Amino acid sequence: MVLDPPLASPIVGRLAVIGVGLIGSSILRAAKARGLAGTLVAYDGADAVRQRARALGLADLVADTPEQAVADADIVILCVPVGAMSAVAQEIAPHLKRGAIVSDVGSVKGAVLNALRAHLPEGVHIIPGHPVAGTEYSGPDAGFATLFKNRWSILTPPEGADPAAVARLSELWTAMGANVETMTPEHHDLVLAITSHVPHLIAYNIVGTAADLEKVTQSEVIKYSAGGFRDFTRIAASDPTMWRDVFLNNREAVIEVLGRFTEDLIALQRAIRWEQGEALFDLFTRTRAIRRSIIEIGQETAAPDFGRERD
Ligand SMILES: NC(=O)C1=CN([C@@H]2O[C@H](COP(=O)(O)OP(=O)(O)OC[C@H]3O[C@@H](n4cnc5c(N)ncnc54)[C@H](O)[C@@H]3O)[C@@H](O)[C@H]2O)C=CC1
Ligand SMILES: O=C(O)C(=O)Cc1ccc(O)cc1
Repeated sequence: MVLDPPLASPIVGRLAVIGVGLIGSSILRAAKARGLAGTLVAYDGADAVRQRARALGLADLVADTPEQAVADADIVILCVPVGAMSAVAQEIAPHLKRGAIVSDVGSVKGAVLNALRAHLPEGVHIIPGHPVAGTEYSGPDAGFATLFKNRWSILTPPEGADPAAVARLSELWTAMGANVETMTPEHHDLVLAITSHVPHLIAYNIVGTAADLEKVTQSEVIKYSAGGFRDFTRIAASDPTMWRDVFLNNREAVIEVLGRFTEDLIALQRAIRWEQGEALFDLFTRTRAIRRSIIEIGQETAAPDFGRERD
């Protein structure tokens, strides 16, 4: 998969990315490849990551402080774990340019909007966002320029947000290859609870259960890992800090979806116990159709990076 060729002229003057991990470094790579910003600035709280960002040439300037990073920036995108958004917002708040757009890429939106609102000054545009694209890898080496190509990027502008600011941010994501959708933070958090957060929890749980079974050894689990379990281990290899923060910050929606999930699981347990083959067959037929419609609309083929084996 390739990105479109570079634009004739940048669409952002100064773009600052805070947090240069998988997502931050992918934004920097995409923005650089397409010439989307006059100046690309990066900052990360970890000294080793800043050094790596410099070595990889990810930005025109890898700042040594958050203050230096956001000074004069037109768009600032926070790419740190959800639990770190509040601290970063507090650090950058006094140094933001009036009229700057502050966005983020966090997997949870309600809690992030509250954190940004609590610290950021009047006169900056708060437009939270979430690219629904990623992998189980982390860090500046894990990113790639085509990560967002043909994937959704969801913006959750608060009520009263400036439509021009939303349009500018939307243009940036579109230029990185994403399809942009807007919705409320509450709806985002419920949708992502079912499509992403609870599936990750299920993966963490099944891999944990396998690890704790007394009658089946660890080496047997590894040796006889069939397709299904292998797929779960990929998801369960996702970053612990990031996912701890997702669950702590989307508690309500996750608990609501888990309630429904648990009821449905018990119904399946009953169907197996009472040998209700028809009920099992009907469910598996419905779920197969869902998978096929995902493939039909290109979500699967559009992201060869998703689930790719790297090691
Ligand atoms: N990993 C994924 O597949 C996806 C992640 N997201 C969201 O993107 C955000 C970033 O995730 P990744 O890039 O995967 O994480 P990552 O772990 O690869 O990178 C996060 C970076 O943030 C830095 N950081 C942490 N606290 C900081 C602070 N207080 N100040 C400055 N830098 C700080 C870390 O040093 C690290 O380099 C998270 O909020 C996550 O929910 C969104 C879509 C997909
Ligand atoms: O690697 C996977 O399967 C993912 O699900 C990636 C991912 C993780 C978190 C997000 O908020 C969005 C996408």
